[in-house]
Amino acid sequence: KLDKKWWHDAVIYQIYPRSFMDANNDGIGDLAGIISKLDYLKQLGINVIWLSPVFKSPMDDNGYDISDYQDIASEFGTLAEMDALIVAAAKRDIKIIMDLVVNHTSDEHPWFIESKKSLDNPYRDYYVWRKPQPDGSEPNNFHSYFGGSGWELDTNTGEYYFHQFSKKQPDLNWDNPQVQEEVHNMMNWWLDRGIGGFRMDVIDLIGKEVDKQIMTNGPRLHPLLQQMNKATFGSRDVLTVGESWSATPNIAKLYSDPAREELSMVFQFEHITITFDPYEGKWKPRAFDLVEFKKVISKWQTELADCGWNSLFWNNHDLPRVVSKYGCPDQYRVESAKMLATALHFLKGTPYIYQGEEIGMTNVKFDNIEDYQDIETLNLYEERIASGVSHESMMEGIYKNGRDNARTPMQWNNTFNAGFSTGKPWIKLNPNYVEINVESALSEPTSIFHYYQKLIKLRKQHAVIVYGEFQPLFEEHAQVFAYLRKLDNDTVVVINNFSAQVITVSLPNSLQGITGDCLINNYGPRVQLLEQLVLAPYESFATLIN
Ligand SMILES: O=C(CO[C@H]1O[C@H](CO)[C@@H](O)[C@H](O)[C@H]1O)[C@@H](O)[C@H](O)[C@H](O)CO
Ligand SMILES: [Ca+2]
Repeated sequence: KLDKKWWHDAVIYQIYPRSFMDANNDGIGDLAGIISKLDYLKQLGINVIWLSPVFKSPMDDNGYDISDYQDIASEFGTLAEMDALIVAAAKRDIKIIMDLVVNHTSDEHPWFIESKKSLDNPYRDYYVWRKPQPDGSEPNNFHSYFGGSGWELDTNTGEYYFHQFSKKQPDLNWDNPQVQEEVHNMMNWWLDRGIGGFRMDVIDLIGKEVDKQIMTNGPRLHPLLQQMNKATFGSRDVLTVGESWSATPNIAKLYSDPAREELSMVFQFEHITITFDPYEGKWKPRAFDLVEFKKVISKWQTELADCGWNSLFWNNHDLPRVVSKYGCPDQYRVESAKMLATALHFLKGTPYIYQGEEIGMTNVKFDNIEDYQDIETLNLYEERIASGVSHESMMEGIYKNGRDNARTPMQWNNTFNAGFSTGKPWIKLNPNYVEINVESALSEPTSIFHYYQKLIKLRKQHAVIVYGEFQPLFEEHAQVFAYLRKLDNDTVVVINNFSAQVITVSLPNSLQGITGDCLINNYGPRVQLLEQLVLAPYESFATLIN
């Protein structure tokens, strides 16, 4: 029997601090800006804020390169302001979960500065050092996610250090018990400050065995997480979500089966990677195949039905915006954004909303590569152009899947800089802020914002949405994503037209002619489930029958 957890019916809102709200007008979002928007988030109805990193950092990867885990980056504010945010959020029944980035640190972290001083420095073994090959070359041919080799030579000690991301993000050596203890102490330090849990960055990488080129799901991964659980959050009622691009349903159960005392849930990315080219990855986008997508969703819904727990998300600070990727960002922007929200929020698991998703923000197309700020985009542009890829093809990849699509400033209103800042924003705005912004969304009762607000309310009101069994419908249909959720006498019928065409579907006999309570819809209410359903472009509704 599943023990009920507070986060089973919670809805989480992700904030990318650099782009959310700039209170001191230096062009960079900050903690004071977030505090000034807490009432807006309360109005939306979310229960938890996942805060992307705000720690001291040289910002080589916008904070995912930390130089002090127990202090706040000056551009974001101070520790006192962080404490004030935790208190102000708690006043509104909103918890704050922090981003735990411990697969690697910044190369400006004191641990690394010490580590590279000499071969026998007490911090040497905090990182992964290896001797060069006899010809002086890298220890092996591991390629960094951000381009180039994953090994950087330190001329001073004559050894290479390992980095899966940028060379300013050296990997920590999790085989070292001192490293484990340092991180556990840091985590308890934050938990004692009243945070609601952790989002764990690339957590599937910490069990790596570099010499064997085993990076993900190393044999020590789960023992490390069980130790971490016992030493830190295990005794506290907090939420932990691990980012794991390599997770399969079986692996996700290892992480999130409560009996194993590891994490609450993981972010799995299979519904994302099916849109990437198997060889060239996200830089060569594949056409979206709804049937393939539905198979992935059904698999995760079904396999974690009685063990573990799913996270539900369309986008985040590394991914393109949902309405541009899976919907229609122009003619049917509102209808498709609402459809995509329905399709996700009626699934079983904990939903995540990425800042701006609730007002239907779209991808951006900057004219020049120089307008881009993301280290992954800029490094891979350089590397792929050097390898012969055309500028046009690479820009196409960046327009579709580049990370800066998610990082343009939040659009608060149609005034100067969309009300984000009166200073020069660190990254250009999406020019469509004139029509797509919070102020107009709040003033429009049928806006995407109010639709998300209602979805969040419904999850609190109906246990069938939280705990109901998932049953797919029309699995082979190329345009319609539909399913049932069943709990005791309640059944919710969820129908989504993923296309701009008018689509007619015939409901299964068992559902024909039944009258129910239409919980939500993005066109007119669908009370009676007719034999034939004629769905308008991107039409979406959920009807409760009991
Ligand atoms: O693998 C990660 C992990 O992302 C996490 O780890 C990265 C390193 O900390 C950091 O850059 C990301 O922001 C953080 O979410 C992604 O960056 C991935 O490479 C790619 O962008 C997916 O398309
Ligand atoms: Ca600022």
